[in-house]
Amino acid sequence: MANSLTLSDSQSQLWNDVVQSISQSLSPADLLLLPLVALGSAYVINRGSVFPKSDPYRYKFFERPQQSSGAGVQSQSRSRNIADAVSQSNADLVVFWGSQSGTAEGFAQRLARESHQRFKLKPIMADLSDYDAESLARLPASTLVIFIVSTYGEGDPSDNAQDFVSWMNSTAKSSLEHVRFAAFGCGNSNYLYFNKTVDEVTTAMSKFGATQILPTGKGNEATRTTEEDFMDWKEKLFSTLASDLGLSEQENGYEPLVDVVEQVSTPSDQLHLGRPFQKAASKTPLGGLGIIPVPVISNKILTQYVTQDRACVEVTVDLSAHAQVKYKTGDHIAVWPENPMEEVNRLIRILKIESTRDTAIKITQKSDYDDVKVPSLTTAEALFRFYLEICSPVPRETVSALALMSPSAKVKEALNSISKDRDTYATFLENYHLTLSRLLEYAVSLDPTISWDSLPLCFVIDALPTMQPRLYSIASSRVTSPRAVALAVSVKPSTLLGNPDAMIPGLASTYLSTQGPSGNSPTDAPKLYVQIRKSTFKLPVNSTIPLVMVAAGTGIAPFRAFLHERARLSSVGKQVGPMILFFGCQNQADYLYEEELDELRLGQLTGKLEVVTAFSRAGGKKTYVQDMVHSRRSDVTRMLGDDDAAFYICGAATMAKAVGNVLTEGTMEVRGWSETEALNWRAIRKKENRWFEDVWS
Ligand SMILES: Cc1cc2nc3c(=O)[nH]c(=O)nc-3n(C[C@H](O)[C@H](O)[C@H](O)COP(=O)(O)O)c2cc1C
Repeated sequence: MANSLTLSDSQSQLWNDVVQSISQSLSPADLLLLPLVALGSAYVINRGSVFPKSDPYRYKFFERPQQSSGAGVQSQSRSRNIADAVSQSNADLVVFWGSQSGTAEGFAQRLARESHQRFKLKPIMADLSDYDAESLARLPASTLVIFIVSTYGEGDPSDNAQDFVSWMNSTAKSSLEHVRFAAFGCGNSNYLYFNKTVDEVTTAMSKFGATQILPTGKGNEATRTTEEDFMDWKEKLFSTLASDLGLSEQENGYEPLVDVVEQVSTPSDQLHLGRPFQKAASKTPLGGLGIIPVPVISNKILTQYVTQDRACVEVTVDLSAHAQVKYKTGDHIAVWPENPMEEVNRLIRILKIESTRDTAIKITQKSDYDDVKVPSLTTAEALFRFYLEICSPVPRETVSALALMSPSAKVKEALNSISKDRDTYATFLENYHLTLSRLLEYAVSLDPTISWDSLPLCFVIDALPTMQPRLYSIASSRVTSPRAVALAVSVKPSTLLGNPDAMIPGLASTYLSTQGPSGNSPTDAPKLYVQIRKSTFKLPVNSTIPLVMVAAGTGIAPFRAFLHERARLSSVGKQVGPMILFFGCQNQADYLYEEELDELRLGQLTGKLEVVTAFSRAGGKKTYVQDMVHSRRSDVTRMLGDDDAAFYICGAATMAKAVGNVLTEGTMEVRGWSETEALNWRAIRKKENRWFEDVWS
């Protein structure tokens, strides 16, 4: 079994080591080293079995984000005709968004706000699932339409864009000659179908006769340039509006989106102090498939590499108090992390709001095109701890916006200088982990006479993204562990390009690695807010179907669950089909669940399970999991083709792409097929539920 050291000794030690090594490299006077002490980063969580954004299959089986966020509730009373919405609010710009995990939605909000501030346009934000696609044809000719859409799964739209895109793809004719549009996509070039959704939308709009006013913009997460790609495209859009459409730009100052008012005598039971927030009234009931607080019943280290400051932990939560919440083997679990108190305090300190950190505040939306993104009533401390991503690096736009609010000319000049263009800011970020609090501290370091005590809280709320849940593949099987849900978490700080010694712990992985039962009573156990998310990554119902499984790192999680399930079936006399598991690790010490896999291989699954390992950093020749799949291509092709085996892959998108390529080449070689035939075969296997991917960026 895996090493079951308790949290309080070895995990604390690991993090003490991390923190110590951070502080050793800090010179107190040197704010240039601020990033070394940064805690949390959105992109660090891209590692391990975390989906930083979302999982590929959620849209197929689960509620749509606009439903869970409550927008669907509103839409019941709203017309589904976009032309009605435009005329009701007298809008001249519609910003349609399709987003799985908030990026495209956030961009849509920013675009709507800026179009109003810079051109006095009247925008409306439109969730693509709230309107009937046919109603586009009824839009007044003067309306400008913008699409901001992301791509998920394997070239699929986000779940709220599903119906819209299906309509576009299946409709032969629609009269949109009077519509002018522009489109931006959020994607990742590590996936086979890069930004497919925005391409589909653009093609369909053009096919229906609409006029595209500027080339489609594409954000690429693989190069970590999504933000800058959006800003470039947005500037082009605004200059097109100015030049081609004759709109004139207004004087541009900061206009808050929300109002924040103190409500001193509010009883604390009326405050939002931790429960995850869903915009407006949620359709998802608590319990059922809703968000539930669950105790952590175990937290153990699966592997630990002190020299590399990384570890892999297994966190198990208990669903017992929620009888109605069930999961299936292969499902995902969403976890809402909390920002570390050091970071919360840091932001409170630099804003000089220590004395009002616990004061009740009411937050209301000022614009009429969106709902308020954080809960109200709440407190500043709760906002920073639970509801806003205060640990992620700030986009360049925030630096420019802060320059406008700057209390001194010197600071204004410095902030404008680092944010003046994409390259300058990128170079700056190579050496700084620039969270909002660090940006404010950096400004003070440039001019110690300034204070940020007059920076309004509404600016902070506007500037920071809302806290997003992180998704993990469940590592336990419902059959063997129906109430205890395990997840494997890779805890690995990221570094800065210009400062490889800097270590920036991931937000959710650090949070999870430090949540463990501390006392003897289960009531002492810390609680996590979680939600079970259904996935299509499922075992075949027929247990005799052979399996080919490919995993790297914590991508082993769902396969551990699969194997436990098949072992149980075998132990009760059911026939199980042969299985081969390809598992890529850095080295032997990184071989997660090794003892368990050996026990299964030599015990209940004797003669049924083969485990093929690939060690990429074991010394000598680097072997990756795709190399092992390649070396066994004739067996794999035979199993997938002749034996009708189901194929599964779980891990990073780059690995999945490499394995996919190797398999395509292998099939071409073994079967004598062309590349097109091999790719068609893969698509057919997918349709037949014999090809499954659980992949993250
Ligand atoms: C599970 C998963 C699947 C994805 N699939 C694709 C894909 O097929 N093509 C692509 O270009 N990007 C893909 N991406 C990248 C997303 O489009 C990217 O993260 C985007 O910024 C998300 O935007 P959103 O938060 O608005 O949904 C995928 C990301 C995840 C997490």
